[in-house]
Amino acid sequence: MSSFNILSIAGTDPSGGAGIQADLKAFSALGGYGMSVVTALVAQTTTGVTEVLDVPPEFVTSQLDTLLGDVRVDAVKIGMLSTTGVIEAVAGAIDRHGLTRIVLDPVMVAKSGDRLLAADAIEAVRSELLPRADLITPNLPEAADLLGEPEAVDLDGMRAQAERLVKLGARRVLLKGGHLDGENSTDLLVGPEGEAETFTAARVATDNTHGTGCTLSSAIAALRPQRATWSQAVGDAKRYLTEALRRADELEVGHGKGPVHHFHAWW
Ligand SMILES: Nc1ncnc2c1ncn2[C@@H]1O[C@H](COP(=O)(O)OP(=O)(O)O)[C@@H](O)[C@H]1O
Ligand SMILES: Cc1ncc(COP(=O)(O)OP(=O)(O)O)c(N)n1
Repeated sequence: MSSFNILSIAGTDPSGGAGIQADLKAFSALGGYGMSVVTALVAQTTTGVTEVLDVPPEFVTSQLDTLLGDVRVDAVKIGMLSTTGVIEAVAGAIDRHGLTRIVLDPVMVAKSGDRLLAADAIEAVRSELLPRADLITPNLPEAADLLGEPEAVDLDGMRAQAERLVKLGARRVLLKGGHLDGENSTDLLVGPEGEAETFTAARVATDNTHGTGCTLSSAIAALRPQRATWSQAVGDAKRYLTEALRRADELEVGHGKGPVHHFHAWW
């Protein structure tokens, strides 16, 4: 098979830096054929979110069943889900259609501080989606919220929390360390048997970090069908994201935290 269909289930970002728009750019940049199911319409840009319109769960189901009745999907990235009803709709579709290679970015709060997941929907992420995903990619605050604990402050703390997320039902956890300080930005992958691997890149000095999490999880989904293991897909996705951050200052988008540059990859 030489063509891979990658699906994003997520919310929108009219400024194109995060959400479905960023996901589709990353899929395309990395050789995937991008498709999308919208969960929430978000009025947002580089400076923050002004309003969210949730898509009714029945219509999320309708989009998924219509698409999956026709098209083979080779990998899925799940991002902003907004409500418990939407989470249940997505979990139902995963089971009905036997979706595999699922990357769950458990999006909760944007960098601007605006909520993208209702506080009462965190339990549904834990119970409905953690066990159905092949890989979850929380940042430090998201891992802490899923566990009901304070945020990790170093790599040892990250490892302990990633292991607890596996015990909670996640198959694999990529705990992202972008919110820590230091000259490097290190993410930690913990697998089903507790095996751990770190992915480190030199920290890029830029304010243009809008959409880093969306881009990384989408890059992993796009690359997974093209790589032999999750570890290889994560390593190449991290290299892509780091270069996208390095090139972010080439763009002139908005007055806040600008987007990373979804350049077309060299491989
Ligand atoms: N300034 C930076 N330089 C290099 N990598 C970064 C930088 N900021 C974040 N990252 C990387 O971007 C990805 C997303 O990180 P993080 O900020 O932790 O998550 P989120 O965007 O979901 O809040 C991770 O791979 C992290 O290591
Ligand atoms: C629709 C939508 N989904 C997710 C995010 C969060 O994106 P992320 O990659 O974590 O980047 P920031 O927005 O936090 O910079 C979003 N903003 N919108």
